[in-house]
Amino acid sequence: MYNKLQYISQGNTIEEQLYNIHQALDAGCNWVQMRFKDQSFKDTFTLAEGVKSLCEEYLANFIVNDDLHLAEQIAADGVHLGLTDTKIDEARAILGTTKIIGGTANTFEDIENHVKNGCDYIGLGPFRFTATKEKLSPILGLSGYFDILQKMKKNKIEIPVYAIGGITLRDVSPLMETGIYGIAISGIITESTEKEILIQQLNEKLYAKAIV
Ligand SMILES: Cc1ncc(COP(=O)(O)OP(=O)(O)O)c(N)n1
Ligand SMILES: Cc1nc(C(=O)O)sc1CCOP(=O)(O)O
Ligand SMILES: [Mg+2]
Repeated sequence: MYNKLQYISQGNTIEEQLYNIHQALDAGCNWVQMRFKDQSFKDTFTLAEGVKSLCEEYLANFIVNDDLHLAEQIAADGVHLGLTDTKIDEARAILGTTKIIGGTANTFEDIENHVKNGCDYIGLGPFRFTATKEKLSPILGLSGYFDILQKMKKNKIEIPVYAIGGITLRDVSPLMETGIYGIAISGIITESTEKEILIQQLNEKLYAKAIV
């Protein structure tokens, strides 16, 4: 099954991205989503080659944000697609069944559609305001997650759901109580000066039920 913690990369240059990803891998992350917005294809491709080899070295999963064709070309482990990116069923037709396809959702209906179209996991957000992403969908808060996860249970919809958006360490346990599978984090991991401790603490909370 998938790791419960996905690190979403940050950095304005190839060097910053590689540094941040390397640090996250060194600190124990083993799932990286490369998110490098508004860059040339050449730079994005160069970065993807570097991230791929780092993730191979650390035996980590490597998925690409937005760019299905780059994910295919670089033979990444998969791609994460938003509501306005390539459609999930089109991506599935191109990538086949062995690759991971994640889809963004903000509502129960988004999740229903993604599941019908062959999505592997859902990134459900935003939990709260975050400066990491522009043009956020409506904020869900804890009650939004609770309501959507209850509706999924009632309708027997089973797919790993990752909470995303402004998540901090203290949010993890209450979020897990709503029935989500894991979390996707960018800011607090990138900015942490004690990444190894932070990732250990995040994992303790994420896997608390699994260990008991
Ligand atoms: C795990 C995860 N969930 C949601 C998103 C957001 O994707 P998207 O809506 O396409 O926004 P951008 O990341 O492309 O700005 C994500 N990237 N990862
Ligand atoms: C990339 C992204 N997508 C979101 C969504 O709600 O779909 S929120 C978000 C940013 C996640 O980064 P941070 O942990 O720094 O808030
Ligand atoms: Mg996107």
